[in-house]
Amino acid sequence: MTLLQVDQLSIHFGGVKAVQNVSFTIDAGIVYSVIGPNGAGKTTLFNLITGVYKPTTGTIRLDGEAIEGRSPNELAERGVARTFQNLQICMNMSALENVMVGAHLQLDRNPLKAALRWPTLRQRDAQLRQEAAELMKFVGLGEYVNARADAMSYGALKRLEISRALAMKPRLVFLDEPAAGLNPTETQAVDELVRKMADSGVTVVLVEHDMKMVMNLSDRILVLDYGKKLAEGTGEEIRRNPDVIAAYLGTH
Ligand SMILES: Nc1ncnc2c1ncn2[C@@H]1O[C@H](COP(=O)(O)OP(=O)(O)OP(=O)(O)O)[C@@H](O)[C@H]1O
Repeated sequence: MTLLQVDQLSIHFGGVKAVQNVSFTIDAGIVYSVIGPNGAGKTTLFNLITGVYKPTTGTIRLDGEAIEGRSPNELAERGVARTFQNLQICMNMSALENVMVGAHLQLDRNPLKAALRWPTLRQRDAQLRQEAAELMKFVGLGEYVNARADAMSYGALKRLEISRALAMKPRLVFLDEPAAGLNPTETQAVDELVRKMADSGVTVVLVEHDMKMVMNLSDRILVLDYGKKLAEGTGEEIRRNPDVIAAYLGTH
């Protein structure tokens, strides 16, 4: 079943055509990777789909509903979450509080409903804490439940950011270079976590330069080059595609 459908998506920054007429679909429950050389438009594509940028042209449909141009908050309410290439963790908060920031997006925004709910707010807070602690265990950070964020290693913080995205109970999660800067052991932990997320029913879209990880995890791969779609297919199809090989070896 198609979860995300992107049609003829483009964005121009002045004269720079960062994404040009890119179309693809993502089925629910899969791991879908976006790869391409530096500057190919991968992060810009994430920013378009997650509401950070408005497209110049094109449509994005989530479960058939047009979502292009919607704000990140509106998209979060529809089950779209993401992590960033550069860590977006509040270092002066505890690890658990960072995860709860994600969970709070789930609370009612309607003030009347929130007021009616008031007597149970404490209970709700306790429940969110419990859920955040469980999510930290899910991503392999059980030992850090009572830690401050600034006491955690970079590898642990990358997984903390993933657990915060999961706290929004998303259907679709965008991970922008979750293994960047990690050592092989930490990379392996992220690799296993992405698989676990997909197995739990979350659709994962990955931008990652670690090709071993991409080939190991991806059900399908989209290759961008100079903002355009160069190829799309299974890992095996992408590995054998002469255009992809040329783009990566810089022979065109
Ligand atoms: N806000 C912006 N204003 C102007 N140009 C931008 C903006 N964002 C991205 N670009 C340009 O769009 C192009 C694509 O950039 P993008 O960061 O999406 O590439 P990428 O594939 O994610 O690269 P990398 O692998 O290095 O992270 C680049 O030429 C970049 O300079």
